[in-house]
Amino acid sequence: MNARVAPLASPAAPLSEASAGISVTNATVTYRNGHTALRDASFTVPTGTITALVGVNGSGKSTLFKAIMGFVRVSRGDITILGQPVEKALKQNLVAYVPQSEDVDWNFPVLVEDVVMMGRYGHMNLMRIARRSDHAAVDEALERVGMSAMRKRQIGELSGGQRKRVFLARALAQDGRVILLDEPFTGVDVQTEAAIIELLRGLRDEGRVMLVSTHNLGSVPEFCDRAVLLNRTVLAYGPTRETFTRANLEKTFGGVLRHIVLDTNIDGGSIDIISDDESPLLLGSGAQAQAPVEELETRR
Ligand SMILES: Nc1ncnc2c1ncn2[C@@H]1O[C@H](COP(=O)(O)OP(=O)(O)OP(=O)(O)O)[C@@H](O)[C@H]1O
Repeated sequence: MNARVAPLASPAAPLSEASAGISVTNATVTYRNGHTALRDASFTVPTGTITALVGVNGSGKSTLFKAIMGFVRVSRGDITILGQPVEKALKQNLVAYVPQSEDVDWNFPVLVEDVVMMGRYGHMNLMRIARRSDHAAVDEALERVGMSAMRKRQIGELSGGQRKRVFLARALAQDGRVILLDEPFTGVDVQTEAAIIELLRGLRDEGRVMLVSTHNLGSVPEFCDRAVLLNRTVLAYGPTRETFTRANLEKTFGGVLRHIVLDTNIDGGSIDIISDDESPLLLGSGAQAQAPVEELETRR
């Protein structure tokens, strides 16, 4: 992936007017079957940051994304995006969404470049006739994720990592100032993960707002400034170094988290590994339950 930080074809407007990129206040989401997936959730995601959204399966991560995207309504509480109500922000095309792979119909007969052009729909009129600027944005986005050579391929023919790149390119083409990424690292190799992280860092430097749900605990301290720990409500949020403590992680992941202690035989020391399997988080020898993140080391 070409991870250079380049201006987009249609650069975003200045991003400084609202410091809270996403603000969620006491949000409760109850599905039609009566199941409350999210209760009284509150947190903010500042602009120019990457925030990790971590929690077990079923903790409400996708529900939260759906609420921010206006796909489900909050029955109580409030969500604002760059200071605006969700509906208004969506109308202004402020939010781009990179879905989980499972949420996409990969048999749908569509080319890579068509998927990326979908990111431009909000910029077009009702007839959806692409202008030169739309084609330029698609070209640039494909280039930026290293998928230009595959633009004429059917999406069903792509590997897991390539599929992620295509949907990232769609978000880039949309030029959303807020980007939501649902499990961007699932099913991708280490090299693609590193390239995606590099791309996200570039977007952060442009002042965009990113909320990234991930199971890769090990990579969170590496690239996320902040973290939101979720289990049907927000258990903790704030700078990663303050929230990513063993106590908070254990509260969030409960019995799902594997906690392995390796005896290193070096100075009689040991290494604690906290893992939900994909990318483990290593805690140094003798780490205390409240160890802040600067004591944590990550390794793949
Ligand atoms: N449309 C729906 N109707 C009823 N319940 C739902 C619906 N969608 C999700 N749920 C339930 O809400 C809870 C939260 O689901 P959600 O998909 O938000 O979790 P998640 O944290 O994204 O999980 P995963 O990590 O597996 O993607 C789950 O118990 C799920 O069964």
